Amino acid sequence: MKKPKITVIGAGNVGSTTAMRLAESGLGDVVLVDVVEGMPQGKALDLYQAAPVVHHDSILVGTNDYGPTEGSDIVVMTAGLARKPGMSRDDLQDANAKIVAECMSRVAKTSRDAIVIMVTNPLDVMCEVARRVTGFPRERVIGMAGILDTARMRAFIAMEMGVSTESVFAIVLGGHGDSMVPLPRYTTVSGVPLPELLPKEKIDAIVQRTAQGGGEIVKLLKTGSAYYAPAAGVWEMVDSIVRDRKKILPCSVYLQGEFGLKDVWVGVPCKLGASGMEGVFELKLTQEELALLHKSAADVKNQMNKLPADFGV
Ligand SMILES: NC(=O)C1=CN([C@@H]2O[C@H](COP(=O)(O)OP(=O)(O)OC[C@H]3O[C@@H](n4cnc5c(N)ncnc54)[C@H](O)[C@@H]3O)[C@@H](O)[C@H]2O)C=CC1
Ligand SMILES: O=C([O-])CC(=O)C(=O)O
Repeated sequence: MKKPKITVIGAGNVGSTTAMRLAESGLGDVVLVDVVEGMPQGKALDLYQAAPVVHHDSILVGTNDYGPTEGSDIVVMTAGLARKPGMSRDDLQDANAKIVAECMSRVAKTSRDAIVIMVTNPLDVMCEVARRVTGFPRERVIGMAGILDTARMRAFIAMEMGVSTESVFAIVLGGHGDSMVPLPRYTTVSGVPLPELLPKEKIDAIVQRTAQGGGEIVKLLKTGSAYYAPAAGVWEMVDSIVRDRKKILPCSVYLQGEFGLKDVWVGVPCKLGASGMEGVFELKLTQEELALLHKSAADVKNQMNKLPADFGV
């Protein structure tokens, strides 16, 4: 049977770490694309040379053009600028919209049936650029952020309680920005809701640290942003799609009436399977939670409105 072909655009920190996770877990063959001459080729070769030691049969190819990407099943988009201390994700919007538009116009021509997983920031707005440029349906443009945000929340809870991260489940909704909406009511440790386990001040601190989780890493690294946990988030999405696992995962989705929101990208739990985004899982929210989600969606919409009418590609 044919192995899935997965293209990763952008061979920087997130792209190359993602390529490594995908190849080493045998999810498919990987084509790594970047504009820097020799760099994706060098990284792909380096990654492939690990195969005899870590035992995988994935083929890795690096390229500066889209020929080798033709007919990809999945395209992971990581190309673009990363923020530095003092910047917000929205500060990247103008520069990254051009990069995403250019790359997506190539994808639309070479991999017409691909499922696009967007990573480039500002995440939700870049999903809209991809949707408009490719013309792909919402089932095939999906943003990675919610898995990262919930993973951070799970890690902070595990650290606080001294338990395995595996025993912690969390839900974070909303845009991938400061107004994201962690939901303690739906966050559980071994099935027990968080508010029954930790005092309110501790939960509030975890919620705040989660919302600022990306900025915390940027401040520490100084030269760029997180990539190990983001690559893990992409890996989980690809795994659910390639193996048709139908996991419910928080992803940025182009909402069409769910949660009372329309034509806006926000993070919500959705089912990922062989067809891509196979359905939004509409959990019940209190009025207060819904108001926070709508506020976060309004922030994304405000940024979406700043996109040019035409990307010139
Ligand atoms: N959605 C999320 O949760 C996360 C999003 N990000 C975002 O992912 C993006 C990438 O981050 P890093 O990998 O750390 O940055 P990086 O700077 O390490 O890598 C970006 C790569 O994109 C390449 N590139 C630029 N223009 C290109 C083009 N037109 N075609 C192909 N390649 C091109 C660059 O040469 C560079 O190698 C950033 O926008 C960052 O904000 C990062 C972490 C989490
Ligand atoms: O914070 C950033 O700029 C990168 C990102 O989206 C994250 O790590 O959550």
